[in-house]
Amino acid sequence: MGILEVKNVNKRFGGLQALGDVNLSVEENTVHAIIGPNGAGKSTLLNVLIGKLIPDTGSVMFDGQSVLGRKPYEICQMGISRVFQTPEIFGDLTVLENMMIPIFAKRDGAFQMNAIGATVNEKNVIEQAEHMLESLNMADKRHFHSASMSRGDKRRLEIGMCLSQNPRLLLLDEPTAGMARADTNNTIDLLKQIKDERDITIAIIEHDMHVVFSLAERITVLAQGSPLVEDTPDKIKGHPKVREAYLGESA
Ligand SMILES: Nc1ncnc2c1ncn2[C@@H]1O[C@H](COP(=O)(O)OP(=O)(O)OP(=O)(O)O)[C@@H](O)[C@H]1O
Repeated sequence: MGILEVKNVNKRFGGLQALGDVNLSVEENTVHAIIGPNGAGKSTLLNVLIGKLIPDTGSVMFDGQSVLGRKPYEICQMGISRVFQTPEIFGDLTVLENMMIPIFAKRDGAFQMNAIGATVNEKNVIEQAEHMLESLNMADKRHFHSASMSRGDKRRLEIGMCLSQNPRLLLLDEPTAGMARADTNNTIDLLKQIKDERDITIAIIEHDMHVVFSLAERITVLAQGSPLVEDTPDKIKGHPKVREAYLGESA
């Protein structure tokens, strides 16, 4: 039994079957990639996994509890954290201030923007944020204006912000989209480091096959809303059904 269990999930948008009979089991402490051609249903599935979309039928269980219908903070409290396609950081704040946000939110149950302005006496929060930045190799950038950083560094910061909530499951939606190759490779290395250092399960949606094959231990291929194959990277690489589904995309 996986830490994340998706059973018989169907989701229609009007006449379009975006997800059809999706069954997926993600084993604890593995990196599981979900790939598939454009329109295959990957983002729809991710939105179901974080409770944002309620499927027409089926169940999604995380560690034995249903995620369906839960509010974002409840999903977070359950131990699920999501990194979006576009980095969700506050561009006007410094790197350190951004890193303090999830630490405040975890401590206080919610985050008030004015908490950032009243940090003089928040030694503990600052220390935790600095510690996280050190583990991300970003300590020297702590006073940088976040908006001015490279896409790779913004992503690194955002992943760190997720980690400071101690998730058991990290969901990544195309974490290297729009990145230069060097930033992509840095992100791969960061995710490997996180995997080595923590007990964490990572589910990743990704178009870049270099990223997928560098990280994934299991791969589920979605096509037209349904799982086509699920296997190890080696088996997926040469799978005729996968090549057919991609029709010219680099599988
Ligand atoms: N809110 C919505 N309303 C109507 N149709 C939708 C909605 N969201 C997604 N779809 C449709 O559902 C199908 C699956 O979309 P989805 O975005 O999940 O695919 P994807 O695999 O993530 O694609 P991509 O790789 O291009 O991001 C597509 O045909 C899409 O147009």
